[in-house]
Amino acid sequence: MSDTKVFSLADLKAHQTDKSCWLVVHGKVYDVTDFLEEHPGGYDIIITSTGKDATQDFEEIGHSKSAKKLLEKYLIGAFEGGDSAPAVSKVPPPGSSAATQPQQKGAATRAFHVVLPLLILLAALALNFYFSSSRQ
Ligand code: HEM
Repeated sequence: MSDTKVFSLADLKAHQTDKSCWLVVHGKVYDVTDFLEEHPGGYDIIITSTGKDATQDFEEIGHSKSAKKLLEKYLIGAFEGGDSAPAVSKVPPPGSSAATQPQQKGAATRAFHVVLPLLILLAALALNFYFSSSRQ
């Protein structure tokens, strides 16, 4: 989006009251004035997280997915300071050991589960053959 408004820390500091309350989470600015009364954690706690980057405060609480979804409703622009805590990618880059190791481990475990019963079966057949031929 080319028409995204970019706000500075000074802009944020001008909106720190229950009359107008802006919040920065992950590099985005939200006008949460209308949400203050609805916030399950209380409105004063949100106000203490204004005028600064609130990403850490927001994440430390362990807000649910629906709380994160709710944020989108109040988006008004981007923070010029960017995202202070970019989300950690859960998808490892291709070729990295983290990407290949679990698969290798899975394959090894599968092979073990197939080969071991076969070995036991072969050993049982060999013993059976040995004893039945030694009886004759
Ligand atoms: C606009 C941004 C925010 C939204 C949309 C939001 C939304 C929510 C929601 C939906 C809950 C209920 C539990 C859950 O679903 O996770 C919650 C709980 C809570 N929030 Fe927020 N929150 C925001 C910002 C903050 C900030 C900046 C703080 C400050 C540290 C905060 C502190 C808390 C606390 C302490 C609770 C727990 C309440 C309890 O369990 O009694 N929230 N929030």
